[in-house]
Amino acid sequence: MWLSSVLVPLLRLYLCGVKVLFYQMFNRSFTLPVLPKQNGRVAIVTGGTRGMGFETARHLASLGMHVIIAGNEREEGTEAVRKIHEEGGKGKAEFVFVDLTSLKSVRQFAQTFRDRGLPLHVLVNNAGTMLVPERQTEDGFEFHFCLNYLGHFLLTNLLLDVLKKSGKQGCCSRIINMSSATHYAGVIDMEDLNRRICYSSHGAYSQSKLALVLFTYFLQEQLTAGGFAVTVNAVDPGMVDTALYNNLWSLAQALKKPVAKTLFRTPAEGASISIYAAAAAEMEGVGGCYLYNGVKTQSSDLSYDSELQVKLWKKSCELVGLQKA
Ligand SMILES: NC(=O)c1ccc[n+]([C@@H]2O[C@H](COP(=O)([O-])OP(=O)(O)OC[C@H]3O[C@@H](n4cnc5c(N)ncnc54)[C@H](O)[C@@H]3O)[C@@H](O)[C@H]2O)c1
Repeated sequence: MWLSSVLVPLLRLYLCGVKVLFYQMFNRSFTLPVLPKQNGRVAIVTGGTRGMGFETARHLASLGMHVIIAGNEREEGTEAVRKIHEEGGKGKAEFVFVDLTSLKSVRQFAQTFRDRGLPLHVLVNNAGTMLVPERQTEDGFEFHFCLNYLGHFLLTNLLLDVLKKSGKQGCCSRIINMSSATHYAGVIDMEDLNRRICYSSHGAYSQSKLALVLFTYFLQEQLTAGGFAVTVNAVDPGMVDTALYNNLWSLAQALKKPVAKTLFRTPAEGASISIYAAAAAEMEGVGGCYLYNGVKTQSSDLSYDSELQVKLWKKSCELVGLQKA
């Protein structure tokens, strides 16, 4: 049991990491095209207080957007807003508290946003954590599963009506789900989504990132079938030097430092894939893609399993108390 539930996910995840680093050794980060101005458009970026989320928020604000940085770190959030305003771009930024590990907090955030009557053109589901020791959220969910996936699943569903109203044919609203190459190592155990039987932080992280891709494809199908002007894409930033790696074991931390300096991408480079999905003219009306290094890329075979997509959607609705589609 330990071998298949702990060691195998660990090896699969590190293998993914090695493959990505090998790619990054020979390929530079893609360059963003010139992006159209986004004046009057509104975006929410979860986890926009630092790392790639901050770079995404900063860039979207520089294009003229009103960016709401949604996060659970008030001081970091205030500082992020200050930095963005200091740059004197055309857009504006503000920080609003949300703790994605709490369904109550997600509901409060969505309600407060809806009460303001603002439109919503871009939702970047970016916040995340990696390799945390076994831990449960206040609602009893496994930590990665809730923060990386389920909290965003609920948030997106609660904001979907606003996104649908804000999107127009030829100018769709856009949802961006931050996945990762680790999703290729992911498996989903529908009977044990919270990983109670035999916990592996590596397996839990990969599962959450695969769940985001399954969610992306299923949601895009629903939106297309309903004729709504909303697109949803999953993005993969490569390996990026951020605080995400703070939970690595000390030996892995020590090994990572020199590698990160030479082979990891900067937060700004990593964020470019989210920015591209959120604002590029080339992405108008394009949804249901897994984007890596600026191009549509094949995701894992499992992510295209339509039965699994439906099962996960239904189970997620049940877990967060939403009506099933
Ligand atoms: N760094 C990489 O190599 C890499 C690779 C692939 C995917 N990703 C994904 O990119 C995303 C951004 O990560 P990053 O690398 O910039 O790391 P980061 O640690 O710098 O940023 C994570 C963000 O999530 C926020 N966050 C954490 N817990 C939260 C909570 N409970 N509620 C709300 N917000 C919370 C943090 O405050 C922070 O703003 C994550 O989803 C991560 O899984 C990162």
